[in-house]
Amino acid sequence: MITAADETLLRRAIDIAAAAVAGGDAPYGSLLAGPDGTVLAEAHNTVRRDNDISAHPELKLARWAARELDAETAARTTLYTSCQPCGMCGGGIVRSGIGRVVYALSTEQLMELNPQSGEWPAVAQEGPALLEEARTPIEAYYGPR
Ligand SMILES: Nc1nc2[nH]cnc2c(=O)[nH]1
Repeated sequence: MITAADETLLRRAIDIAAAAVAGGDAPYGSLLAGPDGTVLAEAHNTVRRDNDISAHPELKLARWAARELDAETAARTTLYTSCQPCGMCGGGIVRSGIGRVVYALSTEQLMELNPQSGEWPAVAQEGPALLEEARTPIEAYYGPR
């Protein structure tokens, strides 16, 4: 559920995205807030400026949270972001321990505006032989189930 306080912080994330565009960067903005709504950190997309495909604001904030917050604190934070995080950022968010994500535009809605956003050229292998081979190093590290 989205509260009025969530909407205020989501508007701030959208303002960050608008400021990014005004500054010549891509139109994505995010912020990380504590449980009382205090803004802990803000970021925008600097992919082009930094020539770095990982310079999405959501991933920057996930890295910040993992570095600066203990796990209990991270779990009580909310990431507000102008667009739904992509797969790359989603993984980083899970690993950071951030507890909640609130976004404005969904990936589906974003793709209507920019069809290049969110397409993954991935194909899964289907045979059982490779499955066993792929499990071997994972089990060697984590132990068998
Ligand atoms: N959510 C989100 N989607 C994107 N698609 C391309 N760049 C971005 C970004 O920085 N954030």
